[in-house]
Amino acid sequence: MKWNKFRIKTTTEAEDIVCSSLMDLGVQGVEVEDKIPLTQREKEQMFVDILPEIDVDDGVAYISFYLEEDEDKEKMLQAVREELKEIGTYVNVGSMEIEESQTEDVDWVNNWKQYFHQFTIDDVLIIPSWEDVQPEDEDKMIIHIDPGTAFGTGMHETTQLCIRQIKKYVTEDTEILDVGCGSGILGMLALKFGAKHSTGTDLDPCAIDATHENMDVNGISRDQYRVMIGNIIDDKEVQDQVGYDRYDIVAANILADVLVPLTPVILNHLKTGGIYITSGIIEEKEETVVEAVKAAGLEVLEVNHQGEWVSVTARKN
Ligand SMILES: C[S@@+](CC[C@H](N)C(=O)[O-])C[C@H]1O[C@@H](n2cnc3c(N)ncnc32)[C@H](O)[C@@H]1O
Repeated sequence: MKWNKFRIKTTTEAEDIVCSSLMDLGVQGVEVEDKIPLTQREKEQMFVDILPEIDVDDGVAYISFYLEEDEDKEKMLQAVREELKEIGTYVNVGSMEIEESQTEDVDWVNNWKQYFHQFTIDDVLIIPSWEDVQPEDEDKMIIHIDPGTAFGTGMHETTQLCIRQIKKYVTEDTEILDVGCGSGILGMLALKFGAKHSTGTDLDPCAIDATHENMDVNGISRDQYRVMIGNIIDDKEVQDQVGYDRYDIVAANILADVLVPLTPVILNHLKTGGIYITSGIIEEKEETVVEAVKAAGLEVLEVNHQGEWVSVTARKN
């Protein structure tokens, strides 16, 4: 199916109002281009630590929306222009030029599948639902994952670093806390490696459905895990729900800037002798995290590397 794309030139001041007006007019989704730097929270959720240099914010924003080829574009454009004019009575909406173009005839829903194929992490095979297990892989631990909205297919180096450490330290008595669980992959693998129970937390509400879906397709029942949304760093309710002095392993594959304030908090949730597995650390931030782990009173056991990424494993003595 072909789509008509409309790109409105406006201002950063007006972008939120323009987006919400477009949604009110029935547009399914919008794309925003501007030069406003990401906030700390946006960086944490998008898992970007070091950003490319961007030009200074010039106050210009472009907002794009799409209409199916057979939709009445003239009617929509007229409604959009009227809305922009109305918004322009109380905020600077800029030039309001609308560029029009047509996108490729692409199957957007399924096109990404060509980029996600089965792969192995040591003796674990991660395989999407549309592929078959090859005979030579039948002896591997088989994990079904379809990439979804939450982070964590297992392809990222930081996830792989965590998986190896979890496998090393897990026992049949392990209670694991997976902070920043995303797709639920770390807690799920801990359970597959034999752990007793997993608790996942994330800031991103998509993590709930993603974790349930992945646990379901991999045959893990709901009494083996729980998942909750909220920030364990400063939300006492989340901390209480997670529980204190309870975990044999805490895994946190999050950015270094989050691990620094997270680490002293995690100390309260780990049992004495419990293992803290961190990753998501870009090489340049290795020392920062090692220092934060030591400052919290944990003993650093291992520092592992894969590509430009680092994982620090420590113990609460
Ligand atoms: C790199 S992903 C890790 C996903 C998965 N655990 C994995 O290893 O592939 C980091 C996740 O941490 C979440 N996150 C960031 N800050 C957080 C916080 N303070 N508490 C809980 N989750 C957080 C993000 O929303 C994101 O889902």
